Amino acid sequence: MGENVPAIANLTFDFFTAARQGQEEGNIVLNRILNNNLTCDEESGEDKDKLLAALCKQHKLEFLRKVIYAPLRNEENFIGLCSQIINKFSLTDPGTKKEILFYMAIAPSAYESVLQNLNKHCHALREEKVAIKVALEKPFGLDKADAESMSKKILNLYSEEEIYRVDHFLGKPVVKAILPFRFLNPEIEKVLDKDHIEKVEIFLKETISVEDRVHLYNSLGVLRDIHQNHLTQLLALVAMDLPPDLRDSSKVQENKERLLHQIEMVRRHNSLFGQFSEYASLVQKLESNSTASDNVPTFAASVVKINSPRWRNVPFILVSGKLLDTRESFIRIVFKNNYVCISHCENEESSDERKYTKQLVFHIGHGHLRRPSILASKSLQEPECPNNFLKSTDPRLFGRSVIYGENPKHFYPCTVVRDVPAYESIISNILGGKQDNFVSTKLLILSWKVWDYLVSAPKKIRIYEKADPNGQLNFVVKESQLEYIHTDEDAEESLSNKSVVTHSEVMQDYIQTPASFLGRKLVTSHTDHLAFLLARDIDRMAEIEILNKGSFHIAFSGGTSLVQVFRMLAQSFANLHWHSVHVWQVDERCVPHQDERSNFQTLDRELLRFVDIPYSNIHAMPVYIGGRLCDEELGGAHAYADSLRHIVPNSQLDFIVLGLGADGHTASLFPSSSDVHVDSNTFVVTTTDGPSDTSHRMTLTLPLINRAKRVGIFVTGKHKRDIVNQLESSKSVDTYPILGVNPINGTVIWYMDYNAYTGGVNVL
Ligand SMILES: O=C1O[C@H](COP(=O)(O)O)[C@@H](O)[C@H](O)[C@H]1O
Repeated sequence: MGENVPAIANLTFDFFTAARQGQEEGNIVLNRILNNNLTCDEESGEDKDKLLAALCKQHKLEFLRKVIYAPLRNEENFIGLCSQIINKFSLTDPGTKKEILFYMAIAPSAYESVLQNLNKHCHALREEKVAIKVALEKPFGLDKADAESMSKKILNLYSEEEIYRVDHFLGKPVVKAILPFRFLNPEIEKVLDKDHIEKVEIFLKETISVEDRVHLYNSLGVLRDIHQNHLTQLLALVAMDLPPDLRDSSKVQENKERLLHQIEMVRRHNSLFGQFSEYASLVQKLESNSTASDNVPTFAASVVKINSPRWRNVPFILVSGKLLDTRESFIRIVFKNNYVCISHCENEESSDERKYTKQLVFHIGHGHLRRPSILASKSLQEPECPNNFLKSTDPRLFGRSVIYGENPKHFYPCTVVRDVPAYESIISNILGGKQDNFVSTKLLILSWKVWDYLVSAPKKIRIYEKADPNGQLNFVVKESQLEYIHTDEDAEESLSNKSVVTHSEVMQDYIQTPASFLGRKLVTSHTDHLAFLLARDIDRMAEIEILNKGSFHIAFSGGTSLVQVFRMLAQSFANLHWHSVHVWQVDERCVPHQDERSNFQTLDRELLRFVDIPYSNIHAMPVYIGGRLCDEELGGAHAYADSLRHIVPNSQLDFIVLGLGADGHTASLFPSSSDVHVDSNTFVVTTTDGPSDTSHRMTLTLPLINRAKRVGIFVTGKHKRDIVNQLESSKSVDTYPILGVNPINGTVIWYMDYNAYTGGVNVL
């Protein structure tokens, strides 16, 4: 078995297998192992391999002699299984090392109950001083929160050291050789950084479909199936800093963790999605009870950025898909090339290597190469090959071309000597306790952080034909953005003879009643959901604005209703690119920030402190200067207006969130106040008096509010029902300042909960 063969060969194994199936079905599966030649005869053809095949058969027989199958359906079954295991250990010599591996190749939804039962009924193993290991197969959660809660439950039963989360890619020979290769080749390692690297492609292309696992796949899609785990692990291995000693497992994990920390969360504009054209009908055929989710891509490409001095701005392009033209997985590191060829550029025999794309390719499997290999362009230094790899110039080792039609002649190859199957290596590593080849809880959560937003964000999905014959999935990378080369129309036309499934657009419609309010869009829902809808709209608009102009400017009112929206943004939208968000205030009471009436205090307590917003992007109203409150002489309102003019492009806020007072006021513009008619040139921000003498305030005025791109008015509670009614029958801005909200080139959306809109009767 793999690299630990000698150690493991000396161990004595017993195998207890268990599943929900009955005894007979279990025995049938075991017999199939003996009679299935696949794993033994794969390499037949040469005498040496025939010998291996015979050996393999012998191993299978030995395995079958030692294996016991028992159905595992209820607590009694667990008691029975555990007592058999404990008996076996009690019979072993006291001097022998005792170890048990519980290998869970089961649905993750069953982990908790199975592990609980094993922990409870096999507890005597701990008294017998048996070392326990638990191997788990992915998917480890459907999103970050799910992964966290799953891990917490498991860690209540078994310790971090006892858990081995398997990512089988980490068992593939080329993947295992990435760090040793980098370590052995300091001259190449030296140039793996932003100054020398143009881009890194990490690809896992497949030709298979999802027939045999459509049920699971329909809840995953390619992002959860491949990107969050396999591709992110590969990215970590090529981009992490090397520890001084590769044998130091904890240092390896630590450096990997640091790298994952530095990856920026992936968003929709960094990504492209596709779904093969038969996917929906396949789901319908095989899963009569479910329909294909609109949000399940079978192809995805994302550009991932690492925010570190070493890798800043280098695009890491992660791609995977089903039913593509070839099966191939590789990491291709492409070096910058500033060489310009003028003459004899087509001359293949030219010795000038500079004109070829300089690259380092970790060819993990399949494709045209006959064997998994590591290939370095000849224009790089000739590399040292890691253990289990040999330098080879034998052209038979290559297929037609290396990658993208590159000529094999231009590479130094390190070719694998023994292509150890990934699972063989994984099991050896569990038995050898090599923790750094597994996904620790920290690494799991960090890698989820990268993908958490994208997996559940609504996606625009392009339908593609099997093997993508017209290259409709080909794309270009523009900074942090990916764009299909063919337009959506082209892509649809090429599918026009097929039955095309329609897919949701990025901006889905609001969940709303058919009504509008005062001629503006109206969104109604229960209060919690309404807060979610407003927060989601803010998130969506922020993403678009940041994409278009690099920043998003939002102003929030004070008051208690918005607390729910702040909490929603903090809890569910913390992943928004807060670095590019500027937060302004619509109005503020003339009190110090420590005063509990301060709007800023609420905004900070409920939102700002929970998100990654730079201090310089927070624009609190200057109501307290030099110990004086809203002193006109100190010009706080003017200063705020100036900041807005200088910082907000065109003084146009992207989003303003207003409230509505039961008296019809909004911002701090109260009924009958002259402030509703201020001169737009002088008073875009002003100080004003509230309803009682003591409540002096600072507020944005209508000319500024009406420059905004979007205004959302958030109204909740039964006590607002009357004012909502009154607004429908009045046009007077003096009586109801809210009626002065009419953005010149922007939109207004009313967000009203059922209590405010109907007085408590649900609207269907
Ligand atoms: O884990 C998974 O990986 C396989 C691809 O692995 P390979 O070793 O055959 O390259 C993929 O087909 C499957 O969807 C995914 O769950």
